[in-house]
Amino acid sequence: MEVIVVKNYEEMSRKAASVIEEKVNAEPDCVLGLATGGTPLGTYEQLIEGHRSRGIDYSGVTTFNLDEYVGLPRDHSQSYHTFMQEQLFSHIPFLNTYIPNGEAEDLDKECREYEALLDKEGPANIQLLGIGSNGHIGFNEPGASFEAGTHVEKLDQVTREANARFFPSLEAVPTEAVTMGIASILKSEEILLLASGANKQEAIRRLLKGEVGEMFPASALYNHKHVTLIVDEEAYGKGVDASAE
Ligand SMILES: N[C@@H]1[C@@H](O)[C@H](O)[C@@H](COP(=O)(O)O)O[C@@H]1O
Repeated sequence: MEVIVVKNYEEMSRKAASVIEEKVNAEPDCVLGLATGGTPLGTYEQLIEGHRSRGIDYSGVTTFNLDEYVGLPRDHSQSYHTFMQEQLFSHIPFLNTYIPNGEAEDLDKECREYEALLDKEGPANIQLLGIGSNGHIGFNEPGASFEAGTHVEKLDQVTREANARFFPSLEAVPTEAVTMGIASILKSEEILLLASGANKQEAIRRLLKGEVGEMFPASALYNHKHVTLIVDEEAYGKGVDASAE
């Protein structure tokens, strides 16, 4: 895993956007794996800026999102469909954009079909990832199998509490999500993991310890040959030193 420590959120976002733009320029029909949450927002702003001011062209690019809440209507203000529409898709025209359908009647079928679509149109050339404070990636919570493809995951209390800031109450946060599994994520050619802010310091410290196990989902990234962690100083903290306990 290559680790790039940057000054702050803005620098992290610029760096991530430049890696994506380079790929899109080199391979105009590439596939991007996209994430939600606060972490990639700045990256999306940079991509939008690059599209507007430098004409970076996404008309041949296909995107796959990692996850979606189960049971939230697609047009709910906090659905990941709405998030992506507002933060990226309404600003940049892509060829195809795919997000799991959390409203599907048969969720197992939806998961199988999403994985099959990823196999058909993918894999992602670059997969963008954030990290939860408990080490989750996508919505793969501690204990999720490293072998799993797209599946329904029960959300951890920690995750629901972290995401409650976007909902009127904790009770309103969905209890399940459809998520690409660890195995789906590891199919990508290249993975960009972003982390910013002091509240990610503990997760990054644990990641940098390098112990691989299903109780810390992000550690699965050590099983991939091309992962870059772009981390800001606050999230990095003392980095590897802090892990030498
Ligand atoms: N499912 C998403 C993840 O894809 C995201 O990386 C993580 C961190 O979120 P944030 O970037 O807001 O800290 O939690 C969310 O619940």
